[in-house]
Parts: sequence; structure tokens; C-alpha cells
Amino acid sequence: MSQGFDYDLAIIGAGVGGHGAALHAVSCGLKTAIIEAADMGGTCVNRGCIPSKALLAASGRVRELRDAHHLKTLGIQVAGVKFERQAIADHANNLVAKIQGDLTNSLKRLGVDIIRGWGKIAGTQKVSIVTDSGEKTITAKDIILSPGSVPFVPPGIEVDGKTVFTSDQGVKLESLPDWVAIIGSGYIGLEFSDVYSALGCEITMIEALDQLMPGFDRDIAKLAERVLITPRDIDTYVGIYAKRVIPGSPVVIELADFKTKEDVDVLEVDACLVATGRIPATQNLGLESVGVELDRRNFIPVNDTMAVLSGGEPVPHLWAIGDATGKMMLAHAASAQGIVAVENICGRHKEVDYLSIPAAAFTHPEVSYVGMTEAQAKEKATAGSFEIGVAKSYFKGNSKALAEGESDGMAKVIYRKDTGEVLGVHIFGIHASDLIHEASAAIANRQSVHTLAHLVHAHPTLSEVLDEAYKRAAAI
Ligand SMILES: Cc1cc2nc3c(=O)[nH]c(=O)nc-3n(C[C@H](O)[C@H](O)[C@H](O)COP(=O)(O)OP(=O)(O)OC[C@H]3O[C@@H](n4cnc5c(N)ncnc54)[C@H](O)[C@@H]3O)c2cc1C
Ligand SMILES: NC(=O)c1ccc[n+]([C@@H]2O[C@H](COP(=O)([O-])OP(=O)(O)OC[C@H]3O[C@@H](n4cnc5c(N)ncnc54)[C@H](O)[C@@H]3O)[C@@H](O)[C@H]2O)c1
Repeated sequence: MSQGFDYDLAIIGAGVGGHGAALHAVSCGLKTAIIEAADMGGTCVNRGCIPSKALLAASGRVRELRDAHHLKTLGIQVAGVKFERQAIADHANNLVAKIQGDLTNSLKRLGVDIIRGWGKIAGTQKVSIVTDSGEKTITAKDIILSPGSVPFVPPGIEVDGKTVFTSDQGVKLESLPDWVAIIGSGYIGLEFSDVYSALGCEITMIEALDQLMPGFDRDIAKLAERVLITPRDIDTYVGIYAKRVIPGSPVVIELADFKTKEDVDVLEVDACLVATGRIPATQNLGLESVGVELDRRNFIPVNDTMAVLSGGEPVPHLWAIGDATGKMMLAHAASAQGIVAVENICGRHKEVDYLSIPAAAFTHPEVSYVGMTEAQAKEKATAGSFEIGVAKSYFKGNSKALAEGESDGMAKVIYRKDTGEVLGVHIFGIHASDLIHEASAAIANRQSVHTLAHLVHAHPTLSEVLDEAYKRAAAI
């Protein structure tokens, strides 16, 4: 252990980022403390990935069992599918409690000291913690900040937590409104529209930018819209923003044109989910005591080793990871950053390779991607004077997808024409969230479509969709 310090490592925030860092720190022999002011497990476990995926699992089954046409093509009839809202909500709540308990126990078992309270940097290698029994100060050779993020609520929108709410309340599924407006068509908007539409709610989706799912690759977003939005009970406003939202019964939503700011419509709905992005929880962290300023959007500035920067230079012994760094607001990105920070703390230089970190939206069917969109790749190609190629393959040509009767979908591979290097892969279709990992490994190893096209995939599997796309790219 580092001499003269209480700990080798103190971590502020016990979300998935902090947890991943703590586990790796223990495996590297570091004496570690983790400080948590609220719920162990942070956003992902309590208000994010876990409850939302439990709701998606249950509502997905309801959708599947009520799809008489699809079941009939498989020779199956199911009559009178029923569900209980509260029982579905209980499934999510129980899973949260289990995973929160497992996460806390894993830290205790490994000898990580869990300190409950608000942690703040109190100078170099020093953390003060406001606990229920007063303030205490600990010293640590290294400090990792992992304070996470909270929902962003645009000005003009009033949240009462009952009729107008964010995902923090939405994951509790306390009601199933007849008509719900969803503001934002990003990850949260999409996943909740999947849950609500499966459970029989009418939806109006409002997106400020001029296309739905603006963060996704264009071809994938267009196909996803055709399958996830158009045939369902979902109306959309695009290029329109929610200028004012007043909670109550009904909820009143004033809509305006995003570009001209002119009023366009007023909606009266039963409920409204605000899914307009997340902002870093970086206030009152004591960063000023070590001369660190937040960036323009209040993220903690870091380099790819996860060192915190001050004036562009790394601050010794201070690291930050997770949503608060604004790099990729994903659970697995947060823990990957945590592992990289600990590696550097241990003197082994390591950087995060964001290009190979996959992402998925767990809709039915799913959306996933890794690396660049076609638009991003084109920009890079222009700057780097090379050309890109695009190859697509379709689930409707895949035997396994046809056997499942779920052949809506596409895989798209974007690659450099000169070297064949894969730059990005995007998948829409069943099990897209699992299929993406093969592509993620390929990008991590900077592999070429010419090599990948010769890998053998088992038949009949959904993985052959990617196999086919690689073969088309390599023209074999
Ligand atoms: C509805 C929803 C669904 C999501 N689904 C997915 C998904 O399917 N897959 C995926 O990869 N990602 C998903 N995400 C994103 C994922 O939850 C986040 O990327 C992840 O939780 C970030 O982890 P973190 O450790 O950076 O922060 P957090 O999980 O936010 O944890 C930070 C913790 O730090 C604590 N804290 C903050 N400041 C202090 C302080 N000063 N002192 C002590 N404690 C402090 C907070 O209380 C909190 O517990 C989802 C998010 C939402 C909202
Ligand atoms: N499956 C997953 O991995 C998963 C699931 C949920 C959330 N998350 C994480 O949580 C983060 C937050 O999710 P999110 O969906 O809130 O954010 P997002 O950034 O994905 O999408 C927000 C959308 O809201 C739109 N918007 C913003 N202000 C608006 C307004 N006033 N009116 C209308 N539209 C408006 C934006 O243009 C954007 O399309 C994501 O960035 C993601 O990293 C991940």
C-alpha cells in the first residue's frame, strides 16, 4: 500500500463506472474506498439499463404473444394474452433490488471500504465526505471521479414526477397513460416507445431535429422508423420542439418549430416523458481546490488515459470516468474507462479505444452499432484523402431470421476502400445487440473486410448476416 495514505485509491461515485474501477483496483492489489451519496449502483442499476431492460423484456413478450399474424405463420394460436402493469413494474423493481445487492456484496467481499455520503476533493490526494455522522477526510494516493449524470430537462418544461416525468420515474411504470407524449427520439425515447406501444398506450413522439433518431446512421434510422414507429400507434412531430410543458390533467404541451421558433400546435395528453438527453452531475465536487475547470458543457475534461486535465495538462493522481466525462454515456464505456484509469494508476499506459465500443437500443427488434456512421466516415475520408465503401446485407436473406419469421433488418458495414479496414458497423434486426460484438472485436483489431470475409460462420445463424456483408464488401 502507498505509504502515508489511508488508501491507494478513493473513488467518488458507486455507479457502474466506479464499481468497474473498484473491482479492477482490487485485482491489482490496491487498497480501495468507494464513496456513494445515494443508491449503490448509480443510474444504470437503479434508474437506467436494468429496470428499462426488465420492462422491455416483459412488454416485448406481450407484443410477441399478441402478434396473432406472426404466431399464425409459425402455426401457433394464443388466445387472450393479459398482463398486470404492477406485476411488470415489480419484475423491474425486484431486479433492481437483486442487482443492487449483488453489486454491493461484490465490493464488500473484495474488501472495498464503502463510505456513504457526499464526496468532494479537498485538495491534492484528499477527499472530504459529508456523512450522516459528520464530515470526515481521507487521503488517497489516487482519486477517481465517477459522479455520473442526471436527466436534462429543457427550459420551459416543468416536471412533476407524476404526469410529466423523466426516465427516473418512467422506469417505475407507475401508470400506463392512454396517451403519452415522448419528447426526444434518442435511446430513451425509442426504448420507452417500445414498452408503451406494446402495452397498449397511444404515443406522440416529438423530435426537435429534422429527423427521427438523429444520433443513428441514416439508413438504419430510416429502416428502424419503418418498423418501430410507422406501423405502431405512434404519431410523430419532427423539427418541432416542446416549448412549454405544463403538468396536470391533461398535460398541456406547446409545440413550436425548432428553426423558426413559431408556435405550431398545442397538445393535451395524459402524460409526458421527457427524454431529451442527460447532463453531467459535476457540481460541488471540489474541483476548484485542485485548479480544475469543467468544460463548456460541465463535463470533466480528461484525456484518453482518463487523467483529469487542467489547462490541457494531466493533474497528477486525479482521474475521471463515466458519464461525467461526456465521452460515451454508456454503462460498459464507464467501466471500460475505469479499468483504463486503474491500469494507468498502476503505471501501465493504456488508452480507451472509443471506436470499438458498441452501443445498442433494446427495442423489438434491436438497433446496434460500433464505430462511425456513414456520414462520420465520409468526413474522415475527405480529410484523410481516402474513399469509403459501404456493404449491406439483409435479414430477409438469412435462413435463421426467416425460420423465426422475423426478417425485418439490415447490417451495414462501412470500410476503407484502400485497406479494407472496417470503420463502422450498424445492425437493425433481431438480436442486433448480440451480433454487434463480432464487429466490435474486428474494429478493436483494426481488421480488414478481406480477412473477415474468410471467417467461417455456423449455419444457419443470424451471424451470417454480418458474414454476408463482409463478403459483399470484399466482393468474394
Ligand atoms: C433509462 C436509461 C436506460 C439506460 N440503458 C442503458 C443500457 O441499456 N446500456 C448502457 O450501456 N447504458 C444505459 N444507460 C446509461 C447508463 O446508465 C450510464 O451510462 C451509466 O449509469 C453511467 O455510469 P457512471 O458510473 O458514469 O454514473 P452513474 O451510474 O450515474 O453513477 C454515479 C454515482 O455517483 C454518485 N455520486 C455523484 N456525485 C457524488 C458525490 N459527490 N459523492 C458521492 N457520490 C456521488 C451518484 O449518486 C451515483 O450513484 C441508460 C440510462 C438511462 C437513464
Ligand atoms: N440502450 C442504451 O444504451 C441506452 C438506453 C437509454 C439511455 N442511454 C444513454 O442515456 C443517454 C440519454 O438518453 P436520451 O434518449 O435522453 O438522450 P439522446 O441524446 O439519445 O436523445 C435525446 C433526443 O432528444 C431530442 N431533443 C432534445 N431537446 C428536445 C426538445 N426540447 N424537444 C424535442 N426533442 C428534443 C434530441 O434532438 C435527441 O434526439 C443517451 O445518450 C445514452 O447514452 C443508453
